[in-house]
Amino acid sequence: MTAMTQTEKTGARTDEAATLIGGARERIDSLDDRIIGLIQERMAVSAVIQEARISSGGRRVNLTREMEVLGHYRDALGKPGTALAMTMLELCRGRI
Ligand SMILES: C=C(O[C@@H]1C=C(C(=O)O)C=C[C@H]1O)C(=O)O
Repeated sequence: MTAMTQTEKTGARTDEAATLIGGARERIDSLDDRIIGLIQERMAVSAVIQEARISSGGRRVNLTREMEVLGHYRDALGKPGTALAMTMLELCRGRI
Protein backbone atom coordinates (compact mmCIF):
# COMPACT_ATOMS: atom_id res chain seq x y z
CA MET A 1 0.00 0.00 0.00
CA THR A 2 1.25 3.50 -0.82
CA ALA A 3 1.61 6.22 1.84
CA MET A 4 -1.20 8.75 2.25
CA THR A 5 -0.52 12.21 0.85
CA GLN A 6 -0.78 15.29 3.08
CA THR A 7 -3.96 16.20 1.21
CA GLU A 8 -5.54 12.81 2.00
CA LYS A 9 -4.41 12.97 5.64
CA THR A 10 -5.87 16.41 6.25
CA GLY A 11 -9.03 16.17 4.16
CA ALA A 12 -8.03 19.37 2.32
CA ARG A 13 -8.63 19.71 -1.40
CA THR A 14 -5.60 21.84 -2.21
CA ASP A 15 -1.90 21.53 -1.34
CA GLU A 16 -2.01 25.04 0.15
CA ALA A 17 -4.79 24.11 2.58
CA ALA A 18 -3.10 20.78 3.38
CA THR A 19 0.14 22.58 4.31
CA LEU A 20 -1.70 25.05 6.53
CA ILE A 21 -3.65 22.26 8.26
CA GLY A 22 -0.49 20.14 8.76
CA GLY A 23 1.28 23.04 10.47
CA ALA A 24 -1.72 23.97 12.61
CA ARG A 25 -2.13 20.32 13.70
CA GLU A 26 1.48 20.31 14.91
CA ARG A 27 0.66 23.36 17.05
CA ILE A 28 -2.45 21.62 18.39
CA ASP A 29 -0.45 18.48 19.28
CA SER A 30 2.06 20.66 21.11
CA LEU A 31 -0.73 22.56 22.94
CA ASP A 32 -2.35 19.24 23.90
CA ASP A 33 0.98 18.03 25.35
CA ARG A 34 1.17 21.20 27.45
CA ILE A 35 -2.48 20.93 28.55
CA ILE A 36 -1.94 17.30 29.59
CA GLY A 37 1.20 18.33 31.51
CA LEU A 38 -0.72 21.11 33.28
CA ILE A 39 -3.53 18.72 34.19
CA GLN A 40 -0.97 16.28 35.63
CA GLU A 41 0.60 19.14 37.60
CA ARG A 42 -2.86 20.16 38.86
CA MET A 43 -3.57 16.55 39.91
CA ALA A 44 -0.36 16.51 41.97
CA VAL A 45 -1.16 19.83 43.71
CA SER A 46 -4.75 18.72 44.36
CA ALA A 47 -3.44 15.46 45.89
CA VAL A 48 -1.24 17.45 48.31
CA ILE A 49 -4.29 19.43 49.48
CA GLN A 50 -6.49 16.34 49.81
CA GLU A 51 -3.82 14.41 51.75
CA ALA A 52 -3.26 17.34 54.13
CA ARG A 53 -6.98 17.64 54.78
CA ILE A 54 -7.46 13.89 55.29
CA SER A 55 -4.38 13.69 57.59
CA SER A 56 -5.87 16.52 59.66
CA GLY A 57 -9.08 14.51 60.13
CA GLY A 58 -11.09 16.20 57.36
CA ARG A 59 -12.76 14.84 54.24
CA ARG A 60 -11.16 14.40 50.83
CA VAL A 61 -13.86 16.40 49.04
CA ASN A 62 -14.84 20.03 49.64
CA LEU A 63 -17.96 20.79 47.61
CA THR A 64 -17.93 24.55 48.33
CA ARG A 65 -14.50 24.83 46.75
CA GLU A 66 -15.55 22.60 43.84
CA MET A 67 -18.47 24.96 43.13
CA GLU A 68 -15.97 27.85 42.93
CA VAL A 69 -13.82 25.87 40.46
CA LEU A 70 -16.88 24.95 38.34
CA GLY A 71 -17.99 28.61 38.32
CA HIS A 72 -14.55 29.74 37.21
CA TYR A 73 -14.61 27.41 34.18
CA ARG A 74 -18.26 28.20 33.37
CA ASP A 75 -17.56 31.96 33.44
CA ALA A 76 -14.58 31.52 31.10
CA LEU A 77 -15.91 28.85 28.72
CA GLY A 78 -19.70 28.67 29.10
CA LYS A 79 -21.69 25.50 29.75
CA PRO A 80 -19.13 23.11 28.19
CA GLY A 81 -16.63 24.62 30.64
CA THR A 82 -18.65 23.15 33.48
CA ALA A 83 -18.47 19.68 31.91
CA LEU A 84 -14.73 20.10 31.36
CA ALA A 85 -14.21 21.15 34.99
CA MET A 86 -16.27 18.21 36.24
CA THR A 87 -14.05 15.80 34.30
CA MET A 88 -10.95 17.56 35.63
CA LEU A 89 -12.22 17.37 39.21
CA GLU A 90 -12.86 13.65 38.72
CA LEU A 91 -9.28 13.24 37.50
CA CYS A 92 -8.02 15.13 40.56
CA ARG A 93 -10.08 13.49 43.33
CA GLY A 94 -11.67 10.38 41.82
CA ARG A 95 -15.39 9.69 41.41
CA ILE A 96 -17.87 10.75 44.05
C1 LIG B 1 -7.88 20.47 46.05
C2 LIG B 1 -8.86 20.49 46.96
O1 LIG B 1 -9.54 19.33 47.33
C3 LIG B 1 -10.52 18.71 46.47
C4 LIG B 1 -10.16 18.82 45.04
C5 LIG B 1 -10.43 19.98 44.37
C6 LIG B 1 -9.71 20.35 43.11
O2 LIG B 1 -9.00 19.50 42.54
O3 LIG B 1 -9.83 21.52 42.69
C7 LIG B 1 -11.37 20.87 44.90
C8 LIG B 1 -12.03 20.61 46.07
C9 LIG B 1 -11.85 19.35 46.81
O4 LIG B 1 -12.94 18.49 46.55
C10 LIG B 1 -9.27 21.75 47.64
O5 LIG B 1 -10.03 21.70 48.60
O6 LIG B 1 -8.82 22.84 47.23
